[in-house]
Amino acid sequence: MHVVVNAAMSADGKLSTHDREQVAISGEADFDRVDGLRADSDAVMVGVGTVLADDPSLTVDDPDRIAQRGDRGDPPQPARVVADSRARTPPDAQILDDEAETYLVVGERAATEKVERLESTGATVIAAGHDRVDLSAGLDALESHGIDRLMVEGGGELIFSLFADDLVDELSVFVGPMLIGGRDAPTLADGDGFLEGFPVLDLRDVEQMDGGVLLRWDVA
Ligand SMILES: NC(=O)C1=CN([C@@H]2O[C@H](COP(=O)(O)OP(=O)(O)OC[C@H]3O[C@@H](n4cnc5c(N)ncnc54)[C@H](O)[C@@H]3O)[C@@H](O)[C@H]2O)C=CC1
Ligand SMILES: Nc1nc(O)c(N)c(N[C@@H]2O[C@H](COP(=O)(O)O)[C@@H](O)[C@H]2O)n1
Repeated sequence: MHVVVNAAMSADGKLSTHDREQVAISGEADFDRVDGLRADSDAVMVGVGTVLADDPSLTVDDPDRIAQRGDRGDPPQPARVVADSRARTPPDAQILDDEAETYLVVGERAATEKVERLESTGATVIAAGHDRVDLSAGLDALESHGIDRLMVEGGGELIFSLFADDLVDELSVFVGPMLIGGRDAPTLADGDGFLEGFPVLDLRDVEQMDGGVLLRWDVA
């Protein structure tokens, strides 16, 4: 599986405010690029923290891109994936609507009634790991469902864990022309942080857009 992490951060490295309110850091050009990345993916993944904070849809907007997916034999929309250890995704979340297929990767100890409620929305529930989702096992299971190109949009907890488990191939970050601040505001990679074995990145290209900069890296 090829895993691309994409996110937008402020010039001071924050993904959103300290109260986890969504902020439009990207401008029109970057949001359009993100739409293209989604269209080129088999699935788009977030952590449940992002679902609870933003209630995203994670769908492709551009009708031409949706048509092109059909032309190459893909479903009109990429699947959505949530890493959700305790099955906390609200049953009325947008990510569970019928716009696209949805996979919820949960821990084996997630409450059965919550899992059944989520399955009743039509989502596919995959159990991987005990208290917390084992991302390596979860991605292997997704691969067996035909997901080879995975785009990850965040947030910082999930991104850190994917790097910690050495599961990321590419990282693209839009650095927007604003400061958000706040010592508790989410950053690109939160989790426990690395003390050694820092993931190393090879810079592929740099592009100016929307008054900020897009940085694209390959993971070494
Ligand atoms: N600017 C941007 O590009 C983006 C910003 N955001 C922002 O990020 C914030 C949400 O980020 P976070 O709170 O960090 O939550 P998150 O979206 O990274 O989800 C973290 C949750 O995922 C679940 N999870 C399951 N298995 C896990 C594992 N192995 N490792 C880590 N998490 C695992 C846990 O329940 C954990 O609490 C929101 O404020 C949202 O607006 C989110 C995505 C993109
Ligand atoms: N690329 C990007 N730029 C920003 O400025 C952002 N705030 C985000 N946030 C991510 O986009 C998701 C919203 O998706 P929908 O528009 O609802 O499909 C949000 O949940 C974050 O993952 N991304």
